[in-house]
Amino acid sequence: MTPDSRTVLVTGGAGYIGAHAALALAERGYRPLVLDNLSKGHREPIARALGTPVIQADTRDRAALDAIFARERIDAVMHFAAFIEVGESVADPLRYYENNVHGTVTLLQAMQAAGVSRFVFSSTCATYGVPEVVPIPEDHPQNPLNPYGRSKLVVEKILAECETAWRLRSVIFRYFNAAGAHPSGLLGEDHDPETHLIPLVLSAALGKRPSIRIFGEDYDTPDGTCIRDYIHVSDLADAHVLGIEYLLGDGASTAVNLGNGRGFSVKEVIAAATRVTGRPIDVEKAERRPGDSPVLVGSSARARKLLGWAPRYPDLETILAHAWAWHQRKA
Ligand SMILES: NC(=O)c1ccc[n+]([C@@H]2O[C@H](COP(=O)([O-])OP(=O)(O)OC[C@H]3O[C@@H](n4cnc5c(N)ncnc54)[C@H](O)[C@@H]3O)[C@@H](O)[C@H]2O)c1
Ligand SMILES: O=c1ccn([C@@H]2O[C@H](COP(=O)(O)OP(=O)(O)O[C@H]3O[C@H](CO)[C@H](O)[C@H](O)[C@H]3O)[C@@H](O)[C@H]2O)c(=O)[nH]1
Repeated sequence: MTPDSRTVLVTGGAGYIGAHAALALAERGYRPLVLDNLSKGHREPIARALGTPVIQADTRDRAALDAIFARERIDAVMHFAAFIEVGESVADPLRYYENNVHGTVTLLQAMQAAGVSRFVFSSTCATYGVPEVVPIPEDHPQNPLNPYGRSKLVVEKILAECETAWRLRSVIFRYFNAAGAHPSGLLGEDHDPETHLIPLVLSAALGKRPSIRIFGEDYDTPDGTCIRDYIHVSDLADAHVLGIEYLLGDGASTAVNLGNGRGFSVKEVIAAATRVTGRPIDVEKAERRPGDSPVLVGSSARARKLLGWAPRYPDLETILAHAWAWHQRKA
């Protein structure tokens, strides 16, 4: 079968990563159906990029999901819809379990009823907690430090149980830190409130906020600030298309890290952003943020070997430059 006869339901497709994945699917000849409750996402950019409307629905609404599965012949589901803020999850854990776990369970129930059995899931490096080895391989123990990470780990376990029970097949992607923007400038990171480091640093460079706060300078890292593995959002999108192809080709369920295998500290990111933007960026010392791991850097050997994935934009300055172009355009 050719990809253009394949329909993929993309939950959370009006959000940052989901929109990039939906566009990548369309570019490879698939038919993405974007579902989003628009609690956080943006209808316009992805509807314009795809030339098709966003289906406004909630993953916790079983009746709405049943109607979609009855109406469309869906071959696979990519599930991005979730709440994503670590700090908020510490303050309000039940909100995270309610959306991220209950929403996924309802979606899986609708899939099971409709006989749809291919599932690509957005998990996170936050499921690993404090790493025992770096770069982190997929078989590393998973001990999340916060309810957000735990909500994703619970879903990972549920997927394995569904495989045993009704042969669900899944690719679990554990992303490291998504960053950057579509090189065309069509899509970018537009969270409200924004909590992620790179967009906040760039908005400080644009003068939209006075400074960037550094959450903790006393970690056991070379410069005392947290280290993360930043991965271009278009590289994540490419991996998702490969994940769908893998499942359509009867690949076995798996969990796959997506990162560049290289870590940058908060201070290094700010320094690189200063070079890329050519603007001064003021910094402010702040307390550690609850739930943060000191270092999260992943090994993506499995993604390369199993899916043939290779990041197109591994360089931090390229990631920042694409994000900067999008932020300037939006400003
Ligand atoms: N951004 C990152 O660095 C990162 C890293 C690892 C994993 N992830 C995961 O990737 C996924 C996408 O993240 P993102 O950065 O694009 O977030 P995002 O907030 O931009 O996108 C999530 C989208 O899901 C929608 N949504 C939320 N709950 C919903 C529900 N119940 N029903 C329907 N739609 C709903 C929101 O409106 C939003 O458009 C999430 O599952 C997140 O946990 C993100
Ligand atoms: O204003 C800020 C914002 C962030 N940081 C620091 O910058 C680093 C990166 O923080 P982000 O908020 O950008 O991203 P996280 O590392 O918290 O990402 C976590 O949340 C993401 C979803 O929001 C993903 O799930 C990801 O896998 C998970 O580790 C952290 O050390 C954080 O403390 C600051 O110092 N100042």
